[in-house]
Amino acid sequence: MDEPIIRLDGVTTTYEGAAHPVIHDIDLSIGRGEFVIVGGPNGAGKTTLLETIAGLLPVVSGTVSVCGFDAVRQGPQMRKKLGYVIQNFDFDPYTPFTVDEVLLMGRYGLLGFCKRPGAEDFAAVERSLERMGITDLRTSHIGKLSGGQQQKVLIAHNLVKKPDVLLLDEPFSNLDLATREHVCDVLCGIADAGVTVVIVSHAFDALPARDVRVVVMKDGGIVLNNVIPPEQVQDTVRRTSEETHA
Ligand SMILES: Nc1ncnc2c1ncn2[C@@H]1O[C@H](COP(=O)(O)OP(=O)(O)OP(=O)(O)O)[C@@H](O)[C@H]1O
Repeated sequence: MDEPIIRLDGVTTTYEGAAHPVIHDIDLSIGRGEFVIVGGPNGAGKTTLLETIAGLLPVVSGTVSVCGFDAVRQGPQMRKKLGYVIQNFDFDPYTPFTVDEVLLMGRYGLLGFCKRPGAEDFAAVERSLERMGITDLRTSHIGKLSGGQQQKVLIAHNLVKKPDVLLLDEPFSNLDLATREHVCDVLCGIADAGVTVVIVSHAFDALPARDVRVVVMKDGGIVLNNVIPPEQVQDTVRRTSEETHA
């Protein structure tokens, strides 16, 4: 593998006030353009792993580096390279922004100080709306949409940021199978274009059109970390999930 884009060396992290560290002594290297699925039972530490990669948690020991930046010391620089679709996010029904506006906000981090969005930014919004199949929702208020529609808008918001690394926590939870497959295709497409995609998913049932790194967690540690061909992905995630529940 070339220089990993995500690298964790001996990482232990905890939540503020928690009695014990939640993930322990994690070593993980992920390359540019990899498509990674993180599975494992409830409470295994999957969300904690994503939050650690995003530099959101105190690191008790070890080092976390993303795109060459140290997640603890260079968090702001690192987060410019990162998209993060968090789990179960729900907009207040009275949120006063349309879908178009939510997507355009994804461009703000790329604009210079006090710069207004221009043609390139509007074109990026347009492309993301089309990719996610939500062009018809563009003038809808985000808080009035269903959970599945909001989920697609959040993914589109992160696509317009043009991240080098995209983290997604249970992005399929509110979507029907056809939509899960469509979103999986979109994410495979951006991984093919060189973006590293890391998905936490309990029950991954779409068929990715490429090799996948499957990482399975249990009790705060990694118990499986293998790159496998697409036809083995569903079976591996299901089987290891059953085994880790046992
Ligand atoms: N904010 C928090 N403060 C303290 N402990 C937490 C916090 N969030 C999670 N934990 C604990 O950390 C452990 C791992 O949680 P985490 O959410 O990372 O697991 P998960 O594998 O993503 O689970 P799930 O599939 O249920 O989302 C659990 O024991 C959980 O109770």
